[in-house]
Amino acid sequence: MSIRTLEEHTQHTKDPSSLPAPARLRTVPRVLSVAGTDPTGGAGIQADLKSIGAHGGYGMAVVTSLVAQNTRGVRSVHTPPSAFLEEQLLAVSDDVTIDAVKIGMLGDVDTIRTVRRWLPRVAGAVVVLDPVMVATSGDRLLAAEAEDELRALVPLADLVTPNLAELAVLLGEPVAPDWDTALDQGKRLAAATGTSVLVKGGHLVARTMGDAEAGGCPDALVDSSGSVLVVPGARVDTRNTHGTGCSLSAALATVQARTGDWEQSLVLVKDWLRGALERADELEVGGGNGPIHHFHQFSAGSVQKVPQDGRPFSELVWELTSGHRSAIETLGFVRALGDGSLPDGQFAYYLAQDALYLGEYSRVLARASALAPTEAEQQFWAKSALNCLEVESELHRTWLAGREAPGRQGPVTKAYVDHLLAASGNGSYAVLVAAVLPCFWLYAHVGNVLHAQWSDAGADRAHPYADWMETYADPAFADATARAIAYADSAFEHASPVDRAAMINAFEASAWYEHEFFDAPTRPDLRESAKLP
Ligand SMILES: Nc1ncnc2c1ncn2[C@@H]1O[C@H](COP(=O)(O)OP(=O)(O)O)[C@@H](O)[C@H]1O
Ligand SMILES: Cc1ncc(COP(=O)(O)OP(=O)(O)O)c(N)n1
Repeated sequence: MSIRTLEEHTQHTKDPSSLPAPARLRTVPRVLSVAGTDPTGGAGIQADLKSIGAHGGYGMAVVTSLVAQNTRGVRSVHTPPSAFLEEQLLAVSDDVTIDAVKIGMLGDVDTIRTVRRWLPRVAGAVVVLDPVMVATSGDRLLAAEAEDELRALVPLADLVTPNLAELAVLLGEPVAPDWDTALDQGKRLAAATGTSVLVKGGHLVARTMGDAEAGGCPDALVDSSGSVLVVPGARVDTRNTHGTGCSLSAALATVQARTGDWEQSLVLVKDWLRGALERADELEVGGGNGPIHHFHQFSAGSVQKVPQDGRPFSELVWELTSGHRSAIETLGFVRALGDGSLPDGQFAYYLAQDALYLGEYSRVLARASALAPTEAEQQFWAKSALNCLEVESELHRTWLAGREAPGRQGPVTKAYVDHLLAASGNGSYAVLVAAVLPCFWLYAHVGNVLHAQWSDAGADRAHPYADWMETYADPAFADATARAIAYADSAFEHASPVDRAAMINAFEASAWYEHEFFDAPTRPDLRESAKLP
């Protein structure tokens, strides 16, 4: 087969402006990875295709370089003539409407120029550029003389996802020694190029993080106006991180093409990446830095967690989370709430966080209403969403009026809300209902336990938190909780094995966040980080 150049080819095709504009949002986006290879499947094109598939996209691939590498390092690189790269690119774009492009390893100047000339053909597609320069093993994947050319490509992308070393090279500066400097570099790169930058915390050690991120692994979306949106994440203790950057950027391109919302996309992808890192060690691939588990949520390990004994979902998860329940009941905050000795400052922090939480929870419930399979369920979740907003404004009108309260989400609130948003972006009604259920159920449970203790002790009206206990021990709330449980049970009954496993995970994670949420007010470090700067 002959290899035509882009210029020659142009004479044989329609004017690009006459091509139909790609659909901006697609349930199954068509995502093209333009990248190098990794025969062990952990990075490059192979990782991208898994990542795209794991996020519900249709994956396609154009190879820039063939890389003889494994989990221990790179042995050699073979780059086909750039005319052949053009031929591959055109073969795809002449035939397929591309919703998103992820660009990874480009290798040399010719390759970058070829991709650059081709990019206008996919105008309208989401473009994520992972400016691959050096592998974890330390091997170069971009010729030093190609750095300027790569820099010039950045303005053509919607999002660029450099790691700290790559961020430094793009700016021509030393590598950021801490998170604040990295954010500052991200802002300057975004301002200079007009392209949003994802600043990644993967290569920062804990001591270089600010208080709010200590011990974690945050990423931040920085746009050209200088706005910074930090998405926190837990740091997973594993050496199997090969290909995290490739996988993250391909996943982001896919989810963005489906949702059109960068923040939501990052929240969802980070949640997935955490699971992929947590389960990476199970794969046992190679003797070096092994790959992450792209399909952790579909794997036998997850599905095997679901008992096949026909028990309803509610029975299963109530048993699985009994540890969280007993821990919540013995928390200093909950005991002091019950006996009335809770300091007002801690209660005010808790209520202010609750109000911030409810505003977001309401959105997530509205999404459950949108996905609901029956009209009764649709109505129930919509009414619950409205009720949250009413409770939120009531909190501001009564308890929070005149109290000094934090103005922004504390780390636990943010992480909990992010988890719910990720469940809501997942697209499965069953998983979303499982994720929202602990907020009903554990509140009703704690409310009942404390209310019973208070009643047994004579129901003293002077108890400072009597109203709070009455709210959550209220029969109407118990009724709403029972309905939420019944809907979750029914969703579980009709769910696929994969969704059943995901439901259990979603419920367990929310129960864990409920536990942390009740504990947060007693922790001065967390209270401090929720104060407005
Ligand atoms: N140990 C870890 N635990 C959790 N997330 C991690 C870990 N290492 C990297 N990440 C995440 O993986 C993604 C890739 O980050 P990074 O390792 O900085 O990039 P690269 O793979 O390009 O070098 C980021 O979202 C980062 O936060
Ligand atoms: C072909 C190819 N592309 C990119 C990389 C680097 O991958 P990255 O996601 O940055 O992860 P590390 O492997 O460097 O952690 C690669 N190795 N090969």
